[in-house]
Amino acid sequence: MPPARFQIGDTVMGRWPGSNLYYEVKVMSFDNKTRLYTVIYKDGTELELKESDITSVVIFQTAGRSRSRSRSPGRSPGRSSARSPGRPRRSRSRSPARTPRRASSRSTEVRKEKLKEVLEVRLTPVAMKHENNSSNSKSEKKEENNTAKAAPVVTEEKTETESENQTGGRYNLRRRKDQGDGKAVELEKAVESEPLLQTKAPAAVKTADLEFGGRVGVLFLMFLLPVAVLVLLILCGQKDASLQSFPLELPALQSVWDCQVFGIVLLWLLFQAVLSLLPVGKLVEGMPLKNGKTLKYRINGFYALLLTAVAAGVAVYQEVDLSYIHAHFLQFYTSALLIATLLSIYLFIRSRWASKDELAPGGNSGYIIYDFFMGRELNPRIKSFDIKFFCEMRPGLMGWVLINFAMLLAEMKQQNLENPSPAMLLVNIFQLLWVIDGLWHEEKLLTMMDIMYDGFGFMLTFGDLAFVPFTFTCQAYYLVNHPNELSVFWIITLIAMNGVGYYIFRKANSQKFAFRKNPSDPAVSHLKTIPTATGKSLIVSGLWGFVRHPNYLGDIIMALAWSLPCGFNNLVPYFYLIYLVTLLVHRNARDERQCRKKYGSAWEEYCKAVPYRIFPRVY
Ligand SMILES: NC(=O)C1=CN([C@@H]2O[C@H](COP(=O)(O)OP(=O)(O)OC[C@H]3O[C@@H](n4cnc5c(N)ncnc54)[C@H](OP(=O)(O)O)[C@@H]3O)[C@@H](O)[C@H]2O)C=CC1
Ligand SMILES: CC(C)CCC[C@@H](C)[C@H]1CC=C2C3=C(CC[C@@]21C)[C@@]1(C)CC[C@H](O)C(C)(C)[C@@H]1CC3
Repeated sequence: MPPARFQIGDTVMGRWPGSNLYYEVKVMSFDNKTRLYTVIYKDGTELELKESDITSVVIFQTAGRSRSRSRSPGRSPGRSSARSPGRPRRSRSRSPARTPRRASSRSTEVRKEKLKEVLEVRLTPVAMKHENNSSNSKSEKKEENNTAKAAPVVTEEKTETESENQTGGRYNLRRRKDQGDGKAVELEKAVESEPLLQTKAPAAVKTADLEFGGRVGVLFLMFLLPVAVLVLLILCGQKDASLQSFPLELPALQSVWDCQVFGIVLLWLLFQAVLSLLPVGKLVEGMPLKNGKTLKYRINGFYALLLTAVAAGVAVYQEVDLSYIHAHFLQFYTSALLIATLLSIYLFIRSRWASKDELAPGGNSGYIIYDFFMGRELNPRIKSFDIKFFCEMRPGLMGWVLINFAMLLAEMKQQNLENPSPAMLLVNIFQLLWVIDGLWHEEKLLTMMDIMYDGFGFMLTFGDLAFVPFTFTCQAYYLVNHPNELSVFWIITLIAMNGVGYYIFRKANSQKFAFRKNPSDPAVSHLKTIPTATGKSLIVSGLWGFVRHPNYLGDIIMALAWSLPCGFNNLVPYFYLIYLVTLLVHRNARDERQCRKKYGSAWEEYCKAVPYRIFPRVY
């Protein structure tokens, strides 16, 4: 094997993904096995580059000078400096002088020479572009077409190599980490990326960074999580829900297992699966996969919810006693747990036959336990039925609403009420609103890291099928046996709190989605932004200028409004709130790590401008 051409610490010119733009980069390391160099750009972005994407500064400058000499005088150098590194020029009219030169270059040697010749260096430190752009503050500026204002280096001609890139030819560039969760990933045939909707989902290579404490951690979680939910449900169902009163003896088998209940859960899954396959609602394409293909998804969650509501109404009308769910709640949970476990075993086994580019970046460490927990396959499908997308949005979310309704009926029955209590009504309505919102925006899930990067293993099957429907309902379950009077003042306060939380949650998520889709959308074009070296920008005003994760803040405020109706006698109904804060703080740390890698100094600048992550003045 030939030795590495560049040494660690060398300053060289590195090609920017999917373009012919070259930047000054520093070589950080070289992997002899993959023959890839890890380089760092001036703004802190780290990428892995092939040797052919790197050239020495001297050769580059010489080529630049000779190119300058032969350039048509009419072309001003200033024109090119407004290009963003992540968004090279797509096509441009050529000066007549250039066309024949290009047409005449036939041999490989000549082409190589030409490639050198067309590369032109104009180095502007990345940090400067922010200063140049500030009007009032250093960090806040308006974005125009999502383009960073001062690009350091620009090439002016479309080369043979560029044509190859665009036709999906030989260009190969590896990005060091994926954008979602810190796993090593591979981005092949990188293309000019428009923000969000044209970003390619990375495919898997061996997972290097293990999460959740690695193999031991996930083994522990695999037992702890199901047991913790069981403990929660036992406590919630008891008159005295305090931890001290937890029964120390094991529950009798018949209190946790019932074949009829198991059958009902299977029927529920089948019913939801049939609804998800109905040819109503639009058919949309997901994010491009590693192999360049996109998967199609049927977006009909909202219709499925309506049909489920009709089915529940018919059942009540036919005097089906839905409070049966409350009476057999533990059995329902263990059935769901068993199904989730069996499903994850099936998924793990079938992943053996999945091709490399169908694997998730985070679940391929080679350790059976770890990969079983995290999930190996990214989008397991049976024909057009996408198992992950289905489980994330359907049986759990719909089950949550149905269980809440069953708890409402059980409360009336248990407490001899003619109408449900205000506390129970509030919990039902607040959570129904959240589920409706989720299903209404179902399509947006396709751009979330859960779908794009996370494998489908035990964590998510358990999370979707058992954790969501049986712990998110704990407030309603608790209220059946623990009535809590609410004053009118409290009711209004809770409605206002949920409203504020929902407004922040929805506005922040919609703003970010709209901005990523099209930054010049009039709904978001007024927002101030920080450009980044990738061509994407970060919103730095409005809600995204208040804290760095306003959508998490809104979600947490809502979670508080869902627990407060249960009063202050016990901690149990606050389980969802505690879970959500823990999950979102962890998710936030994971996301910030990734954003720092992706956006380098621009992210630092954003952190300076918006110092708090989720809670203003606290965290
Ligand atoms: N109830 C529950 O159990 C859970 C609910 N949720 C909810 O789901 C929703 C989505 O959360 P999640 O998927 O974690 O991700 P986010 O919607 O918070 O997205 C994070 C990404 O947004 C982009 N971004 C960050 N800051 C900015 C900015 N200033 N301007 C523009 N883009 C920015 C970055 O991606 P890029 O730049 O690459 O676009 C970053 O990676 C949240 O509302 C959350 O509360 C999430 C988990 C569990
Ligand atoms: C400790 C557990 C096993 C962790 C499991 C976590 C999962 C259940 C959740 C992780 C993120 C989720 C989201 C939703 C459902 C719960 C899981 C899967 C979500 C799809 C629900 C609908 C919302 O509108 C949403 C914002 C799209 C949610 C996104 C995250």
